[in-house]
Amino acid sequence: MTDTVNTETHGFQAEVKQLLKLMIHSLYSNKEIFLRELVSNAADAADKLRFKALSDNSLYGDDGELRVRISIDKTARTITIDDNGIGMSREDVISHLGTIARSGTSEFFDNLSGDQAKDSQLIGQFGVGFYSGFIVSEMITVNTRAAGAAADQAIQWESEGEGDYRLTNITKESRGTEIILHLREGEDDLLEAWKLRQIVNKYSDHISIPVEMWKEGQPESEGPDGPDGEKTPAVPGEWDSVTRASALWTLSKSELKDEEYQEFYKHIAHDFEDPLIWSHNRVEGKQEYTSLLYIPARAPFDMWNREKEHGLKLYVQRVFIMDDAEQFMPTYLRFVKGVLDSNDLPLNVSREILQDNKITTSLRTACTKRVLTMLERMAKNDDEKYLKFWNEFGQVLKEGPAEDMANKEKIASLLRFSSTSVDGAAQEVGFGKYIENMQEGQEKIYYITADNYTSAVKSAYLEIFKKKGIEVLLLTDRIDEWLLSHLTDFDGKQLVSVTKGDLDLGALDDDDAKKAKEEATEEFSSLIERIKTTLGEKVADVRLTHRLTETPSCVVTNEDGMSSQMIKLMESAGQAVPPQKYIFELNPEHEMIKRVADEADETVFADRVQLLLEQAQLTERGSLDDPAAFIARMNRLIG
Ligand SMILES: Nc1ncnc2c1ncn2[C@@H]1O[C@H](COP(=O)(O)OP(=O)(O)OP(=O)(O)O)[C@@H](O)[C@H]1O
Repeated sequence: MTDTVNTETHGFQAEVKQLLKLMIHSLYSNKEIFLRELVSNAADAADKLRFKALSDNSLYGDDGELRVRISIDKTARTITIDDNGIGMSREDVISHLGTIARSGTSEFFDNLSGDQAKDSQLIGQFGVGFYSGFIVSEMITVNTRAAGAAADQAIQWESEGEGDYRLTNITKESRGTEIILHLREGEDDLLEAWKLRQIVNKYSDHISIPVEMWKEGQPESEGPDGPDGEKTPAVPGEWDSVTRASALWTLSKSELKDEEYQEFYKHIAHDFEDPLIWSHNRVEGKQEYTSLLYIPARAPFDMWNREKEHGLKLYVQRVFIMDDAEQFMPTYLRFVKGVLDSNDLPLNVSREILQDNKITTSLRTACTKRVLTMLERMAKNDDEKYLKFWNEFGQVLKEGPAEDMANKEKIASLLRFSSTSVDGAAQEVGFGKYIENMQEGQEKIYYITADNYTSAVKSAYLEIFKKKGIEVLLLTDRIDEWLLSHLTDFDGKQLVSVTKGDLDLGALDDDDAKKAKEEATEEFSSLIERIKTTLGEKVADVRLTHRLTETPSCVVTNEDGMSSQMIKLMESAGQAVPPQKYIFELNPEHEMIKRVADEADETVFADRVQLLLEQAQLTERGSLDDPAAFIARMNRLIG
C-alpha cells in the first residue's frame, strides 16, 4: 500500500516537539486517556461528516453507518482505531498533525515550570488530543482518506513523535481515518481486549456513534445431547458495539450517573479535569431544545483573550452543526462549555444566519439564565465550591454588568470582594452578605478601589469606617473601576466610594459627632480661607473632613470625578487623561492641623500646607507632579 518513492519528511513545529516531550513524561501516570482522545476525535470526525452530508448526501457513498472500530494485533503489538468519518486531506494532515494552530500557544509554553505535577495540569488544560497517542506508542501510523476523495488520494502520516513525520501518498479502500499505534515496550497490558473495553466504557460510553470491537466467533460444537445429538451451530465473529452509542444529552437525567456527565464533559471540552458543576435541561413546547451546560473547574490558560473561541457545541435535531457557537453565550460567560441541541433551528444554519435570528436570541437568553441560576444555586448551597469557581472565573464574571443590562442585578449578586470584615485578601463577601451585616441606619454600600489589597486595607480613607465598625468592600482587581462605572447600586442601595465626594454617613453619625463638626467648621473657617489663598489653583476646594482619625489630611475627587485608580488604569493603557484637581480635606482633630493653624510665619505656613497636600496626593496616587519641590520643602522644615 505504501509508495516509498512518494514519501516526504516534514519537521514538527517547535511547539509540537516540546508538547510531545512534556506530555509523555507528565501524563504517563494517566496514560489510558489516549484512547478517550482518539475515540473522541473519531466521533468528532463522524459529526463533521454528518454535517457536510446534509448538503451533499453522496459523501456517505455506500457506507452510511458511522462508527469507530478498535482492534488489536498481538503479534504486531498494535492497536488500531478506525473510523469512517470525514477523514483528512493532505493539507488537513499537515496542519492538524504537525502544528498547533492555536492562539496563545507560545504564552502557554512560557508558563510551564518544569515541575511535572503542575505542568501535567497545564498540559491537560491545553489539550493534547491526538498527540496523546505517543504516551504509549513508539510510532504512530495514520492512514486517512477524506470524504469525497478517491481511493488513491489517501495519505499516510507516520512518526516516532520526535523531530519529524513522514507523509506518503497511499491508496485506501474506505473513507475515514485509521490510527495505528505501535506500542512501546512494556505496554502489553493494552493488547488485552477486556482492558481496552474497560477503558472505552469508562471514558467513552456517551459517544454518539457506536464504538465497536471484534467479537470472536464460535466454531460449531457439540450440542446438549452429546456427540450423536444436534450440533450447536457455529457463530461467526462480528463487530460488536461496546458502548451505549446514544448521545448523552438525549438521555434522561435519571438514567445518567455523575461519572457519565463528567466523562462527557471531558470529551466536549477537551479538558482533563472533572467539571465543577453542570445543568442538563430538556425544554418542550413553544421552543424545543436540550441544553447541557458545564462550568469547568479551572480557567483555561488563555481565558483573558476575549476573542478566543468559545461558546457551545451546536446540534440541530441531533446533527452536529458547529463547535464554539458563541451566539448562545454572552462573552462574560465564555468559560461555559456545553451542548445545545435545538429542534427549531434549520439544519442548514450557518454562523451568519445565527447572528441575526430570533430563535438564537431566545436560546441565548434561556442559556444565560440557566447558567446564572446554576451559579446562584451553587453560591447558596456550597460556599466552598462557589469560591473555587469565583477564584477561577470571578474576574470574567465582573464583565457581566456592563455587557448584560437585563441580568445586571442577578450578576451583581454573584460578585465577591475582599472586605474589611474578613481577614486576608480572599474575595468572599458579596453584596447580599454586606447588606445583611449593615449597621443600624446604614443606607449605602461603601467600597474603596486600590492597586492591591495592602494599599486598600491600609488606606487612610478607611479610618472613620474602622472606628465606627462599618464594613468597606476592598476592590483591587483592574476590572473593578470599569465594573463600577456600570454598577451604581444593588438592591436599591447606592454603591459609594469612600474616596469620592463629601462623605456623608447620614444616620450613622451620632448627634455629638454632628455637633463637633459644626463647631469645627466655625473654628477652622479662617484656616480654610487662608489655605485656599495659599494653594490657589492647585486644588478644586479645601474643606474639613471627618473621614480621617489618624491621618492629618487627604485628597478626594468629586462624586462624578474620575478616581485615581481609574486615572492610573487609563494612563497605563496609554490614554490621555485631563489633569485632575483634587479636593483637599483636613482632619480638624489632628494635632498637625492645629499647629498649622497657629503658624504665623506665612512662608513656613505655605511650606507646611503644601507638604500636607503632597503627602495626601502621594498616598492617593503613589506619585507627585514635582517630587523635587516636595523634597526641597521637606528639607527646609527638617533643616
Ligand atoms: N480521526 C480523525 N478524523 C478526522 N480528523 C481528525 C481525526 N483526528 C484528528 N483529526 C483532526 O486533527 C485535529 C487535531 O486533533 P487533536 O486531537 O490534536 O486536537 P483537537 O481535537 O482539535 O483539540 P484538542 O487538542 O483540544 O483535543 C482535529 O481538530 C481534526 O481536525
